[in-house]
Amino acid sequence: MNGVRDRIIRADATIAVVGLGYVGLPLACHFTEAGFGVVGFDIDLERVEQLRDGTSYVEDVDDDTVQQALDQGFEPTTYANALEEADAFLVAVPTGVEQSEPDMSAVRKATESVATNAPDREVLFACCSTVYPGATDEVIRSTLRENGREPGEDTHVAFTPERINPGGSYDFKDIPIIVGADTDEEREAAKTLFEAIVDDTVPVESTGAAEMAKVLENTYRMVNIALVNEVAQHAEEIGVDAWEAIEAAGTKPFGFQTFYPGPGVGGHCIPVDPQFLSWQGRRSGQQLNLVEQAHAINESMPNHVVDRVETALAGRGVSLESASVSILGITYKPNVGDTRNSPALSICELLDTRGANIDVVDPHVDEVRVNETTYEPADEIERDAIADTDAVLLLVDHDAFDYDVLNAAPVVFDGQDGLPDDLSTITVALGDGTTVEEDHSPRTSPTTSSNTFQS
Ligand SMILES: NC(=O)c1ccc[n+]([C@@H]2O[C@H](COP(=O)([O-])OP(=O)(O)OC[C@H]3O[C@@H](n4cnc5c(N)ncnc54)[C@H](O)[C@@H]3O)[C@@H](O)[C@H]2O)c1
Ligand SMILES: CC(=O)N[C@@H]1[C@@H](OP(=O)(O)OP(=O)(O)OC[C@H]2O[C@@H](n3ccc(=O)[nH]c3=O)[C@H](O)[C@@H]2O)O[C@H](CO)[C@@H](O)[C@@H]1O
Repeated sequence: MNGVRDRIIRADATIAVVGLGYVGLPLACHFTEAGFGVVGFDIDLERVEQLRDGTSYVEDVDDDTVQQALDQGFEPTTYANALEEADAFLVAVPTGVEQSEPDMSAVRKATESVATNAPDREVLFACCSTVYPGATDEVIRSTLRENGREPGEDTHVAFTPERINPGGSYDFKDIPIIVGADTDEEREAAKTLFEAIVDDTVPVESTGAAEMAKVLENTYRMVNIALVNEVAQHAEEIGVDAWEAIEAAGTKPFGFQTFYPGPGVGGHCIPVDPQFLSWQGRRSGQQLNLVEQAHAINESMPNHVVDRVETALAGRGVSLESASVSILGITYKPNVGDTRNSPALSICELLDTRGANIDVVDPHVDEVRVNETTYEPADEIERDAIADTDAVLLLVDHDAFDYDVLNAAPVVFDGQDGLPDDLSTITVALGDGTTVEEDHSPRTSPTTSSNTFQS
């Protein structure tokens, strides 16, 4: 009865979470709360020190939760030899794409840390990071073997992709966790572990099936966002309001899920994970055209927005090169502070490169770099600053924004269908064929932005 699953059942298993970010930190706190001993291993000393001080750097985890976990024995560390005590290892390190190729380097390094420090007994290794289909075999199992572990023998291997949704409304325990493993014994061990923190697990017959399920979930989302982005661009051409059409289509009680156009697709998942799939397709000689085309459509949205703004400014006799533009929202989606792969940031970079003078408003971001300039975004939309611009771009519809002051703006570009209908100023909207009336009353020359400093 010394198998890892028995130790988990008796709740005297120690769990090591490798990678304490948006995914790993909540996992560590939930398993601590469930009564397990938890070691958190991260290579970022600053993050570990913050955690040891009871401070969270993850928006969805507050300081009290971290402190409570510490009080219950959670042990954040940068010392890999702390892994020697663990029975189950959960890897939640970054994965991404470099030049259209999956970057699994962190997963490989984390697996090496586990393999070279795990105790000489049966353990469980569960990967929670999102990887390309086949990576558990090609990266994880191979690295375990290279470092003296035997997958399926002394090391049970499972793929248990995280579905946490930052800023979302679902409780952690209500989101089922897929549990993929190649043998019943491995699958049961992983199932037993995760059923300590979520209400439902979804066992599948292989790690490959779980990898594909995870990538499919996010590819489905990316492709459907691309569909409405393409429809939005066409709606502009034919003078139809795409938002109205989408809302109307959304009344169909079956067979349609509502997605919305936007300035592009950002974050660490949706623009990234589908590229794992298209890379895998190209590698196996079967190009996934739909996935690749959809990604290209989403990637084209920042340029499309800049083109629309340039046309709107030209309608008022202002060139983009000399324009003063205020950006509302710089994160990748509303009500989060994350700017990873943010389309709004791409739009700022394009405007800056074209010579426009930009300033940024975002209550969720303290500092952001646009090309060579670092900005400290204003927390709220200021009337005087708005009145002094040639155009205002709503790119991220944060709940905290108060749009009433936008009546002072000469032109507002609405990239999120977030503006009130009674706004008295000229509004140009993504997905709506409206154009700016010819109006050559040129604006006064823009002043220097109030919230920037040279790097
Ligand atoms: N953030 C989300 O909402 C989310 C949701 C689902 C899945 N995922 C996936 O989960 C994985 C982790 O994402 P995240 O958002 O938590 O990343 P993150 O960047 O927030 O955190 C990753 C942490 O891992 C640490 N790290 C990197 N290499 C390491 C190593 N070799 N050993 C130990 N620690 C290491 C980093 O210092 C960092 O603290 C990614 O594959 C991501 O695609 C993320
Ligand atoms: C566990 C996990 O992997 N979770 C993911 C996470 O994904 P995420 O945090 O990256 O957030 P998303 O909401 O997908 O946004 C991504 C980008 O797409 C833009 N967008 C979105 C919807 C739309 O209709 N039109 C758009 O243009 C948006 O602005 C942003 O830039 O949560 C989603 C549930 O929220 C999950 O489904 C998804 O699996």
